[in-house]
Amino acid sequence: MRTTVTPADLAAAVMAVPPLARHADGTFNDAANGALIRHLEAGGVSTILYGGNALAHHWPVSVYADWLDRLEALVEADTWLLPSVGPDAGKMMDQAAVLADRDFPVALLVPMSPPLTHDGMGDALRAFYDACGVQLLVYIKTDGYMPADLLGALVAEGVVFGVKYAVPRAEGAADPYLDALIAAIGAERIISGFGEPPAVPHLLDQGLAGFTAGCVCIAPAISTAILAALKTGDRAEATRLLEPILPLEVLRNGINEIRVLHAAVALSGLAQTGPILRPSSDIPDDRRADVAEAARALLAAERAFRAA
Ligand SMILES: N[C@@H](CC=O)C(=O)O
Repeated sequence: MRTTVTPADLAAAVMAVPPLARHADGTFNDAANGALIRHLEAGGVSTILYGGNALAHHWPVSVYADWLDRLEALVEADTWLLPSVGPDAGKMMDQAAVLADRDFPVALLVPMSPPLTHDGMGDALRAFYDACGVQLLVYIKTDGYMPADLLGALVAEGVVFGVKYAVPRAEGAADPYLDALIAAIGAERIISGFGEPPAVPHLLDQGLAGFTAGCVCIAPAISTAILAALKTGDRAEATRLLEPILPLEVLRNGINEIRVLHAAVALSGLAQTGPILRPSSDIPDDRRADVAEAARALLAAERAFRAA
């Protein structure tokens, strides 16, 4: 596992956000998580975040250290592995105590929810960093979640490494909040945070550094080629490469992105993800065939792409 990173690493690879595989009894499945990690690494993905798609918000603190140690043992030496912390300030401090003895350079802060104030959030993030020395990638899903000037100060202090930005906007709409964040911390510290399709305008029109995605877990080589096309400004090539991903993305958007990805990885045959963490639940039985078809088609496209 990599133990040092710079903002340039946000642009170096797609940040994959995999589901977490567990046995039927809820324990960590080393073989299945390892299989998925090896598929990602073989497809050129060297940045792996256990965040929203792993339902990291709901990991018990009692297993946090064990699960992170198991994940660390599964990745290659040059893979950047990011754990998550939060969403509440108390849980963050329990997690800081675990991270203080480990070598993760950056952790994702999953979105906090009220009651909170912006001053209080800033203090919570500073206390976390003081306790463990791990910088934060702040996950922003709602407009105005954290003021740009506060983020700018936290980056200057070393508390915040960057931002995973996933505020939905209508296609082509102005995004003054993102503009303010870019002005405060620089586009090189901000990645697009909700999959391959929105990454196209985020990277080409707003200059964001890279993107996170879930479908990359099934199609890492295709997703990596999309990042490469976006870095050269080739919108037509990125759009062409997106095509095999879209059927599964449509199902994710229509049902639930996390639950569909969890099922899709299993139904593709890549890794038995097992029971999804509470308080989520499996996809409806009458949608499994659609998800299986889309997942298997995407994996077939990935294999054809690698073979070409
Ligand atoms: N939510 C996005 C990216 C992950 O955070 C996805 O799953 O595609």
